[in-house]
Amino acid sequence: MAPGTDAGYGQWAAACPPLRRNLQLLSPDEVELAKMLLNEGQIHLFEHWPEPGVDDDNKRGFFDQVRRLNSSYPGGLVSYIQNAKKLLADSKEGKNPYDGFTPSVPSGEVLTFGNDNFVSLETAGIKEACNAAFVLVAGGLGERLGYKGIKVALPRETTTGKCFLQHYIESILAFQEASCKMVDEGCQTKIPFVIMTSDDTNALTIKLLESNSYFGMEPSQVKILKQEKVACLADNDARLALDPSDKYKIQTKPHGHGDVHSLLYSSGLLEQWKTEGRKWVLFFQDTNGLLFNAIPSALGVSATKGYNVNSLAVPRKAKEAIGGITKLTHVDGRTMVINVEYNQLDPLLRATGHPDGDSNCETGYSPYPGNINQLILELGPYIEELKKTHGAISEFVNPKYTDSTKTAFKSSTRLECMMQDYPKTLPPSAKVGFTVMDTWLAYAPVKNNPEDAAKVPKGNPYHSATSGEMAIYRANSLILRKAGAQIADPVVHTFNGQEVEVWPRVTWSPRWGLTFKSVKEKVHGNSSVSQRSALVINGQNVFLEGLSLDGTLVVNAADEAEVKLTGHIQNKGWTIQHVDYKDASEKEEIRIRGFKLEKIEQLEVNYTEPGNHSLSA
Ligand SMILES: O=c1ccn([C@@H]2O[C@H](COP(=O)(O)OP(=O)(O)O[C@H]3O[C@H](CO)[C@H](O)[C@H](O)[C@H]3O)[C@@H](O)[C@H]2O)c(=O)[nH]1
Repeated sequence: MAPGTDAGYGQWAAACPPLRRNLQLLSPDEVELAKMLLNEGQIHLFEHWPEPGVDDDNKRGFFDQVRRLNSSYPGGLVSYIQNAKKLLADSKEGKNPYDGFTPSVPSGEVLTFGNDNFVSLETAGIKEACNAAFVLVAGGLGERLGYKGIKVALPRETTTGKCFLQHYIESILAFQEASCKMVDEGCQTKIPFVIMTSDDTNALTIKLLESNSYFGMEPSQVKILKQEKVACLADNDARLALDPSDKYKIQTKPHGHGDVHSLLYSSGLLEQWKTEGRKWVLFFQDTNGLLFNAIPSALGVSATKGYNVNSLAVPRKAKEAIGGITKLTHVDGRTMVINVEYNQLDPLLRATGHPDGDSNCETGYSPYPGNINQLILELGPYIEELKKTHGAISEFVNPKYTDSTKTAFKSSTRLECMMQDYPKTLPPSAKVGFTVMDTWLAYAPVKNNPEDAAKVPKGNPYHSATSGEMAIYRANSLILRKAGAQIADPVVHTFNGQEVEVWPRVTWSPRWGLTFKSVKEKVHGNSSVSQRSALVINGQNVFLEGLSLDGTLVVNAADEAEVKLTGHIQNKGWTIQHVDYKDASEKEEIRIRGFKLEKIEQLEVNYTEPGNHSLSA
């Protein structure tokens, strides 16, 4: 008698005859997975299965996916379903995840750009950089931006057109070089760079790296870790949702950037870095063009304060879509300093005696610093913690219910997790701190499409391609000013419905101005840049010595070339042309910023030979 027809065979599947009839197709490990699914209340996944002989490949494909979902989640699908049941029940009940906690304003390091403390922290940070590893989380689709490519391929600014990924890699290489120079006997260390991708971004990220020779980084320095999506949940009983277009597939959605911790843990990289004597892991997000301005001093804070966790923050406008760093004190005495996500801060404050909720104080900002999600973790304690948790991060669920009975969802939901929730499981002895810096210096992400950006309440940041690029010119102009150069005031323009300050278009390669000290060393005399000017510096040893620029100057210099820029340079320069975001004749990366540079005339100089050079008009 064939096994499938044996009356006793597959008794465990008796509740689901269609599965039981198909058991003969399954391998032993698939049988175990099927048992687990039935135990966890997932009988509906098989109820539509036809007789053996029909769609057998699809049935096997179903188990391939179940196997993947099971192995990529800490604790497997059993844990996922059980966690989901609990979180969905809490959500239905309207349970506040911060029940019992009272928020208060935490204290941390507040830095002032350019003062002595800032400069000495930058020096401390550069010294530590050769003991660091960088991790970029770049698995997000960027739905709010709506750009069809990957976000790290977008130009960071359009004077050079260099994309975010190129800028990040060049910055890490500049750190590597500067840090190695500070070690007495010199050092050869290569700073590791991990990129977390997802199915949505993986192939395009690899293609971008490969077609650009890794932007100068050694390919072995770069490691790609791909996050898997998680199963969607159809109802409050955490029944897994089938894909509407394929009944042999479980529908999946991204699990969030918190996956980075379990992926790093299971990759073995952390242990390898520890063996190599590394001390710090720096996490960052996909489109913040200013981020590396903040890294040297923030790493300096971690090193000098001995922070196990250091979150970078900026002053936050109430209701701005960034989490607030908050001290939470539980009725039982426990305290933690943690990011409270923007949609939770307001209800938490209202529930704890702040009737105005998330509002600005007398400074014009929320008293809770805004988390920009750049985290610096000390490697040793990080590994110890992950040995306990395997990188599992506290999760949340955000179902959209059809009505107030909260019995059905508008569409399937899933569990999510955020990388900044890592400190939630830490013991009270952990040193968790944060570092606040000026927004103009450290934070200008590209997240919103033009239409949504134009609707942002007045005074709140746009976080668009327009504001992201303009923020770079503003930051560089302000840094040069602080270094002693005369930089013209900005003018105000409206692009794609967003009013922005337009500063002179100053950009430089990371090797030129990695820290404020390095900029200051290269700005002498009475140099000036007019409002309509663009200055592009690409080289390490380029000095502004009495340069007066009114137009566009592009300087490219080899490492051994020392170039002095003096005298008055004037030309027609590059003008800024308005572009409407609906104008399909322009490329998408231009349309979304609402302007383009019309390159009418420029002076471009190239110094390829070693030695001293001087450009004087
Ligand atoms: O599954 C995912 C989801 C996102 N990401 C990556 O995570 C980063 C952040 O994603 P979003 O830009 O969508 O993040 P949010 O704007 O929702 O919010 C996050 O960034 C804000 C600051 O930019 C605040 O710090 C906030 O607290 C934090 O959750 C991006 O690099 C994105 O590519 C992933 O790698 N995988």
